[in-house]
Amino acid sequence: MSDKPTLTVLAGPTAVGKGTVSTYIRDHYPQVWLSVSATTRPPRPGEINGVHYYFVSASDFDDLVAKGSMLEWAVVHGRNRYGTIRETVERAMAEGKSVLLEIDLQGARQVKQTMPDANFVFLAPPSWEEMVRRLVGRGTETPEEQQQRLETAKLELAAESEFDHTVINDDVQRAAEELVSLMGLVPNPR
Ligand SMILES: Nc1nc2c(ncn2[C@@H]2O[C@H](COP(=O)(O)OP(=O)(O)O)[C@@H](O)[C@H]2O)c(=O)[nH]1
Ligand SMILES: Nc1ncnc2c1ncn2[C@@H]1O[C@H](COP(=O)(O)OP(=O)(O)O)[C@@H](O)[C@H]1O
Repeated sequence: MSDKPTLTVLAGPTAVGKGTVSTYIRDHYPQVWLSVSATTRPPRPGEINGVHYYFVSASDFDDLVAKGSMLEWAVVHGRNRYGTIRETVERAMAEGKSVLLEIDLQGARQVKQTMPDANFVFLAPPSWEEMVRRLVGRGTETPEEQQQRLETAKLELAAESEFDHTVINDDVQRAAEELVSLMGLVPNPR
């Protein structure tokens, strides 16, 4: 008998470090089952199908939605679609694994509707200025796209109170340790 939460949803504003913290967890906490999302966005150099995402065509994504195979899905940043494949998550949960979904706010709200008992964790930046620094420093968006993401980030930051817990991503290792603790797991010794 264990009371540890089996499904944890991690969301937060753009460039807060969701991907960085999730990658850290994938590399350091093999006991966490990190969901691999489907997306219509093309792979970036170095991204591996089935590891970082399942890269699918728009029509394959349509089929997954039509068949009811998506636990949640959303158009993120006004462009590509991203979604969580229901069956893989349900199987991992049935096997008693500690499941982590790194998804956007729209997706987190959908999971809240269908799985209200899941553990909802909001990843917050140490400050607005630091978040802007990370977004600009990452250098993967044009200035126009950065501006659009910052507008969305204002709405996303306002949703923090919808979550069960907030983790501030000041330091990646520390934030990851707090997150795994919230998942009912024991952080690695330092
Ligand atoms: N709703 C939803 N959002 C997702 C899913 N997978 C990734 N995202 C979000 O999609 C956004 C874009 O992710 P990505 O293309 O990897 O990188 P980015 O564009 O550099 O942030 C991030 O905000 C992720 O949280 C998913 O399965 N469902
Ligand atoms: N704790 C941190 N301290 C400093 N920089 C960070 C931290 N976490 C992430 N970053 C950096 O911030 C940028 C955005 O992180 P990323 O994981 O791509 O964000 P998201 O997935 O939330 O959009 C990246 O350049 C990343 O290296």
